[in-house]
Amino acid sequence: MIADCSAIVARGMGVRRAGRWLLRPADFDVTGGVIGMAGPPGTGKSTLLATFATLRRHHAGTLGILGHEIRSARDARAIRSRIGYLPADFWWTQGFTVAEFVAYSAYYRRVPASAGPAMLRRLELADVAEVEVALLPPEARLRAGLAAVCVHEPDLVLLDEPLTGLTGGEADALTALLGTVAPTVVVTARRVEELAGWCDRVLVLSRGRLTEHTAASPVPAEEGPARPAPAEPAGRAVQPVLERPIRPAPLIVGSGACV
Ligand SMILES: Nc1ncnc2c1ncn2[C@@H]1O[C@H](COP(=O)(O)OP(=O)(O)OP(=O)(O)O)[C@@H](O)[C@H]1O
Repeated sequence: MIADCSAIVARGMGVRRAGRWLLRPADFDVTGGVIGMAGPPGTGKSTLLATFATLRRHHAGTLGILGHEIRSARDARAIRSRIGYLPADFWWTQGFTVAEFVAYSAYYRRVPASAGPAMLRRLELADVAEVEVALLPPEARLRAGLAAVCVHEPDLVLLDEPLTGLTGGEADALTALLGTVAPTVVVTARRVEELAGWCDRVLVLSRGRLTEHTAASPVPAEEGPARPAPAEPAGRAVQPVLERPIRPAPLIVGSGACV
């Protein structure tokens, strides 16, 4: 058990894939609010998000999610009921209607069936409840995905590139919504510009380093998958600067998980 109620606590935590560090061992905390994580394609945003979702293991250091240190599959199972994770493509839902998709998620999450319709109303999806997810425009489709991953009222929501494919107006409407779905929301995007201005913090993942974006930060260059990481960090590395609180005490501590 990690004696820290931050949503995400990493200490010397590193993630590898395909023989390279996507995140070199680093210390950082994510305490609440909407946190953006930007990075060029192939830098590892999706892999890191899946690691926070406890679907992938980390390869160095310790990782605490919502007060639980993730050391085993058992630890992961214990905390997954408090996480909502929406991958960039949720193609397996395409044959479902919106109501079926959210109802199935409620069943899978073991919450009362009434939670589904309530979430549809909350995300203004009642009018399209009987429409197949595949037939929805991108913005409504994303709201359907949000409804499904938030039906159990998670404490931590992880969204992989939710704004991709949306118009500026659609993205604006959604960004206002995203801050309301959970105490802590992590959102990825390819470009910092998609996140700056509405996220409480923006982190940049580039060449194995996670840095905090500031107005003075350089925009990360495009990065190919095979390019080796440099020996020294190019920006302001997050070790150990990611402790800036975003919103005062936003975490809802459920299940007695934080001690
Ligand atoms: N199926 C796979 N098998 C092996 N290696 C993979 C696979 N998918 C990704 N990788 C490796 O992991 C790296 C990070 O991929 P990941 O999808 O996490 O990056 P990303 O930043 O989310 O990219 P994108 O924005 O394109 O989704 C890739 O550059 C690649 O080296």
